[in-house]
Amino acid sequence: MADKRFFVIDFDSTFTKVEALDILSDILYEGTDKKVEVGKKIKDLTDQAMAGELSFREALEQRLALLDATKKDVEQLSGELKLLVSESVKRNRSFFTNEKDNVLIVSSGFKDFITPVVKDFGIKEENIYANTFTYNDKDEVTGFDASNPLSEHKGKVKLMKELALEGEVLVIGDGYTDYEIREAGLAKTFFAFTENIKREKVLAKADVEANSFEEILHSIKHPMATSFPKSKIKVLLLENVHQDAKLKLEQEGYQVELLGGALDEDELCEKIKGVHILGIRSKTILTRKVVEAADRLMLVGAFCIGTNQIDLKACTDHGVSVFNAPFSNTRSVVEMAIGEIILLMRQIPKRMRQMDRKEWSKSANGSFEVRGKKLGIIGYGNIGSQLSVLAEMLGMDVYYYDVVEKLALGNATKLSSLDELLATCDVVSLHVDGRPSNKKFFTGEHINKMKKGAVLVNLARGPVVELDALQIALETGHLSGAAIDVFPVEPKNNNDTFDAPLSNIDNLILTPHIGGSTLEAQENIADFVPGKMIEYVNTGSSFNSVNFPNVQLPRLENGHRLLHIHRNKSGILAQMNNVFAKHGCNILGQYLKTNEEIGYVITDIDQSYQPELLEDMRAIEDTIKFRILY
Ligand SMILES: NC(=O)c1ccc[n+]([C@@H]2O[C@H](COP(=O)([O-])OP(=O)(O)OC[C@H]3O[C@@H](n4cnc5c(N)ncnc54)[C@H](O)[C@@H]3O)[C@@H](O)[C@H]2O)c1
Ligand SMILES: O=C(O)[C@H](O)COP(=O)(O)O
Repeated sequence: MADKRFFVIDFDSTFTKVEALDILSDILYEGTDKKVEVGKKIKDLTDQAMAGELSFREALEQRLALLDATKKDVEQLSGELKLLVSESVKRNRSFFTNEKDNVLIVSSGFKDFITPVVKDFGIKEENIYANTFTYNDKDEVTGFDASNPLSEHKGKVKLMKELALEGEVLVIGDGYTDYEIREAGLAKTFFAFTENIKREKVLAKADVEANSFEEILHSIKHPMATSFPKSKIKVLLLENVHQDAKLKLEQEGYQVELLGGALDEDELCEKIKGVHILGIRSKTILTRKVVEAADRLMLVGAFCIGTNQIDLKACTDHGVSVFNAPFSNTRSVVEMAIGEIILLMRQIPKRMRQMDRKEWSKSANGSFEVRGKKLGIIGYGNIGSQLSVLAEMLGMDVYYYDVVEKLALGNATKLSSLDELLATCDVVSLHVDGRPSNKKFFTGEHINKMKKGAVLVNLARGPVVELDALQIALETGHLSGAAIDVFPVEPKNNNDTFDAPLSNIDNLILTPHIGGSTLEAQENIADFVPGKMIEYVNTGSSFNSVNFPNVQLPRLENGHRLLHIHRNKSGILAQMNNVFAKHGCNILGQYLKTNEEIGYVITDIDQSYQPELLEDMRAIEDTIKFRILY
């Protein structure tokens, strides 16, 4: 029995995020004048007791005297507390189930509301130690069972003495009374739990500060510990990605920093140190130098579609997986393209400028419906093909050109040459991606091949179109209008000024790269990309990664998952399996996928392994990264 380990866990502000009596007071006095006043008194008394400044019994009596509760109110309270369980406790539900014989709830709160909450996590009723209310025949709370040691000053110490647990005792809590167990020599370690509240006086007494459950499991090398506590995972989000992304990642337990604009290379080289997850949009140029300066980076999330701003090869070489949001802003770009096509065909930008100049120009000259006009889409990917569908619904005749075979949607006509598209269409809309070969892809020659009076729309990437040639075509009237949303060089953030490269053109729409800038798109992205990040961290799934072989796996229960990223050379899997054989590991499952550059092996093994196994895995030649998930 000597090596048995017990986890003695506090309830208020540890197992749950809140102090239960504060919530009871809110329930009782909701909508009345007393709510704030009583709430404050209760909170002050709780804080004084937790900090060891007021005897526990006194604080309890004074708090209960302020609360005229009934059994029904207490039931309502446990319902509310079930929704207020600490995030890291929720994340580690399986720990409580697996350790149900060794987890004890020791609380100065009341079993009446604690039991329904913790039982949901598999904690045994006989392992719940707390006070109990007394009720009168009208089910009103009259007080508490004064014979319970937990209602007394130093009650937790008294109880623990009575329990006389044989084995290693770890105490986890946010209050001074939890520390007292350790002080009395009844526990080996006191973890000051700071996920919900940090009490300096308690922290000063802690053996270990833990701001999540993962940190506790990691620090005791518990077999269910993830390789790295989530609360130590640092996330840097740039370019003002939607707040929801920050919240989602914080809820997962990560430390998240969100900055407004992009950073330049040197700034980023500095800032990336210690960062595990980086989130960017289109303005952050992620160079090899930055990737090499990163000492902890395991994944990058592009909170946009394009990934041309990222040195994908450098990321792959360093075992950094890159994810993007391939469809989250597609619809927004398409709606903007449709709107701009209609505005340009009706010469609205020109009419607006005339109005600004106090000119009245009511005329139909040069203004057309889009119905029946020929739209040429260059790049028939997600955006191009979606535009095709919506444009047809407006009655446009759609043609497209793509470097790869693409299914024609609706009645669209595939053209096999770009020249044919340019000679055919009244509107040309560019939706190619930002691959290096598309730099200056649409030259003056292409513009000159467009029909006289046609319009050009570029919502793809700035360097794709030769803007000097476009300026001339618009000045000479060869083209009747253009809409440009993206530019060869764009400011890092909204504080920088911008000298637009095209000027003095009436029928021109210039916008600051806002094709994907709708609240819907940004919310979608803030849900999708963090989801991918969390999945990769939790399961190793690389599905949708733009540079890693795509593997999708469920979470593994009761085993360890090992991730091995290596240069794609022959014989690595055999070497890995030799290591497993040498250490007598039972392989539960193994998945290998490769691309041209790397191999990604996920191996699930049963519970037992020696630390030397990990060293041997890392020592395999051509290993880029190796980590244990859990
Ligand atoms: N303005 C904005 O705010 C905004 C928003 C989202 C996306 N974008 C840009 O739009 C681009 C397209 O997005 P998507 O989701 O449709 O990408 P996608 O990868 O689904 O489609 C791109 C298509 O272009 C084709 N293509 C590439 N080069 C070509 C060429 N030279 N000639 C003909 N076809 C070519 C590809 O084969 C592919 O079918 C993104 O890469 C991004 O650069 C801009
Ligand atoms: O690639 C994209 O999705 C667009 O260019 C949008 O980029 P943004 O997130 O920087 O607006």
